[in-house]
Amino acid sequence: MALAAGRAMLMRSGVRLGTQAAARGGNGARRFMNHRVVVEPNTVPGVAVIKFKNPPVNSLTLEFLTEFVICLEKLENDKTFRGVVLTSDCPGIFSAGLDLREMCGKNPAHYAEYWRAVQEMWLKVYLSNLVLVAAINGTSPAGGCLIALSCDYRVLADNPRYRMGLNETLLGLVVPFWFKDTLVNTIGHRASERALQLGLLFPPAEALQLGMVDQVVPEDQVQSTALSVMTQWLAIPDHVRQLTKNMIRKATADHLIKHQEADIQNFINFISRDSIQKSLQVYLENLKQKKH
Ligand SMILES: CCCCCCCCCCCCC/C=C/C(=O)SCCNC(=O)CCNC(=O)[C@H](O)C(C)(C)COP(=O)(O)OP(=O)(O)OC[C@H]1O[C@@H](n2cnc3c(N)ncnc32)[C@H](O)[C@@H]1OP(=O)(O)O
Repeated sequence: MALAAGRAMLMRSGVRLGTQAAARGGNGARRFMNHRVVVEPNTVPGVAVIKFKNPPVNSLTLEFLTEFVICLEKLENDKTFRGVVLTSDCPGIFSAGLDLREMCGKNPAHYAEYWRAVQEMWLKVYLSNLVLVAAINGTSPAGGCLIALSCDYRVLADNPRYRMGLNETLLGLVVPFWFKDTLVNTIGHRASERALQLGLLFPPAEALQLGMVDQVVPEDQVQSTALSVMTQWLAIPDHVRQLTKNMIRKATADHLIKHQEADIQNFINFISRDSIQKSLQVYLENLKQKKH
């Protein structure tokens, strides 16, 4: 998505770009702040840390997706940066996945706009020229898991309460083919068959065993580990690493690019069904009621 299109989408969504601020931290480093995504240059040269800050659960709203894509585009266009660590500012939650309210009780035009934003976010992350390392410091179901799976490397906090996986079937949803492809590319065909049909959410030890994450470390070491892993990836010259990444990922991304409009139409048709709307409402209601 072109930056201009993203800005237009932000405007349509009622988000004022004027609220974005550039400040200087104690070490003089620039720190870009949006509403929902905070970008901090870190102590490792050439590396930024993106923190998701969309409380309470970092759900992927249209506004969040737009800000996230714009942040990544800015970092890609700024040649000072070669790598980005993705992490969360919301305690215990990396991301709760797609925002269910964006898919519930809205009209087809909204569903189309939302789904395009989800697609564009995935393409941006999956094909990024930057090295992306996910520092997963919380639970990451469905769309949250997709973001992590689309990075080049995943470090997960060793907390048995944190779960990770594509749980769409538990919500009465069919997993989109490109979510499925991303998982298959990471953990293989057989493990994906089981994980996707049963909508399994895995605790850290199982996620590591499956290859869904590359490392599990104590919670207070997630970001520092991600940054030290980054150093290893940045030792490789950018152009050869980028060409290699593209060679491996292009076919998967091209599959969506080729069918992008049909995928949007399938999403609208599917999500607009009465039965699906009802399942989503019940799921949201259950989330609310579990508190009482
Ligand atoms: C013919 C076939 C064709 C096929 C075509 C295919 C088309 C494609 C179909 C559609 C595909 C859609 C793919 C979907 C992907 C997704 O990502 S769906 C979202 C999945 N996410 C979840 O299941 C997570 C749900 N949330 C939780 O489990 C918990 O909230 C949590 C993350 C574990 C955190 O728990 P806790 O800290 O206890 O907080 P809560 O009290 O539960 O939540 C706080 C408030 O946040 C609200 N909320 C939570 N998650 C979401 C969300 N994803 N979206 C929106 N809102 C969310 C929750 O309701 C609480 O709200 P309040 O009660 O108002 O405070």
